[in-house]
Amino acid sequence: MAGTTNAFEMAQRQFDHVAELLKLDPQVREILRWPLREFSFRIPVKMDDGTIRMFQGFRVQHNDARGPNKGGIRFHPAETIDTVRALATWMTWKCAVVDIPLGGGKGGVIVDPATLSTGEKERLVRGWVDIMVRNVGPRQDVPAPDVGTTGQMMGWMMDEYSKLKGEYTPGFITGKPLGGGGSEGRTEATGFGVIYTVREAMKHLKLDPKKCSAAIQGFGNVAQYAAIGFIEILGGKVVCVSCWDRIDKTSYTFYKADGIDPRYLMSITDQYGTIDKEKAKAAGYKIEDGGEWIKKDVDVLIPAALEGQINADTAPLIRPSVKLIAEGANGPTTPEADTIIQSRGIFQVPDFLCNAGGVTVSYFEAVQNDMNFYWTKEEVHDKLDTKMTQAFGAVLDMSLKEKVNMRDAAYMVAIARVVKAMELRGWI
Ligand SMILES: NC(=O)C1=CN([C@@H]2O[C@H](COP(=O)(O)OP(=O)(O)OC[C@H]3O[C@@H](n4cnc5c(N)ncnc54)[C@H](O)[C@@H]3O)[C@@H](O)[C@H]2O)C=CC1
Ligand SMILES: O=C(O)CCC(=O)C(=O)O
Repeated sequence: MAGTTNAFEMAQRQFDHVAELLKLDPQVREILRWPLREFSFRIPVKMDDGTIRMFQGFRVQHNDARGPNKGGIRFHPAETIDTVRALATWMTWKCAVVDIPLGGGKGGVIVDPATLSTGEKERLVRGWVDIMVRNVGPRQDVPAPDVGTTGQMMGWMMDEYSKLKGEYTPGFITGKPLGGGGSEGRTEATGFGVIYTVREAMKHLKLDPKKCSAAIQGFGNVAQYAAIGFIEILGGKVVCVSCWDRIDKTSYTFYKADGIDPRYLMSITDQYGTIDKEKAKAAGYKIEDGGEWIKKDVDVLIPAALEGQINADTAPLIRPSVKLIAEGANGPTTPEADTIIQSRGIFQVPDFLCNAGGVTVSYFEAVQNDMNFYWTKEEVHDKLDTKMTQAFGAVLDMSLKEKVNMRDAAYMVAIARVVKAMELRGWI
């Protein structure tokens, strides 16, 4: 968690605020403020040098009233139970806002994956499954990738689960590689989903995407495809992306006034998301401090790295040119920054709506696994666009009807759906 903000306190504050607006029953609030189940465990891994190292792992299942818990597994050295709790809670709202029949879960391991060999990574993720096997599965809880985890890791985890169960079970996990039970379109799903919501927001704001520019924080899975989509789907210009440099242990912004080329930058990015500065410089990029992305004279900001990046210190740096913030990351904006942004009339597409494309295609992946019949990339993109556009429309309608901002409106849509499922199941 970046800065001093606690992500779970932030998730609870956001929820409490909307629960108050909705005059939600205090007992229902108490159910939804906390995860229903939490797992904290230690995973022994035999390292390449023969020693055994213990890794701290987590899985949090926030609410499964609408269906099996769903959500990624994050590998990060600063992972905490509270970050995982927050991310699991946001997954409940995310699945509800795009109206897919799933609940909210999230997992994590305290580790910097860049410090592990391929074999160590494989043994670590298999160990995670060995410990969690009784409490995950296609009808209980379906993991997926998040920061620091990859499609290949999902493939190993699916294999471990299938071996333990004695039957091929691809629907245990999503984000698997193509040819190994994965779905076409999952890799670009979150970034493209961000762009579909940006397109809808621009229609609402009467902005011409071809005349718009964007600054993006991050250059991992979400940021890369958000950058590609902003340029190739919308016809706009992206002036910068940023990344964490694992060698220098600091972040940098890669800026080009006439527009970056994300496909070129991807070709000079290593598997951990660090962009080669020398090659970028030679290709005309200005290498700036990691905090510079937010100070650009652009129309759109897309935070797509970690939580708490737009906070009381950084929100005042946002330029007057910015009309739209599309939250690719989970929890990138603190409540203090929300107040600043809203007082300036900047339109926000809130995280659990904006970045719901990933879990939506994960759901499509699980559906295809169940059918054992696979869709084309075009079919997946079309279905994703439909889902994201419908979800954006439902949240915008709520925002206009209730005269609330888009974050509160997204919570209102999502909470109503989860509460209804709890009522129908007789929980409340
Ligand atoms: N991958 C997915 O399908 C989804 C991811 N998300 C969220 O999107 C965000 C990004 O996730 P991914 O792209 O999957 O992760 P990733 O691991 O592929 O990329 C993370 C990126 O953030 C950069 N980064 C880390 N710290 C930074 C800093 N201080 N300044 C600038 N850049 C920094 C890294 O260099 C890397 O480029 C996270 O909040 C994640 O939870 C949300 C929905 C789905
Ligand atoms: O694809 C998924 O199931 C979950 C992705 C995820 O972890 C997220 O949306 O934050």
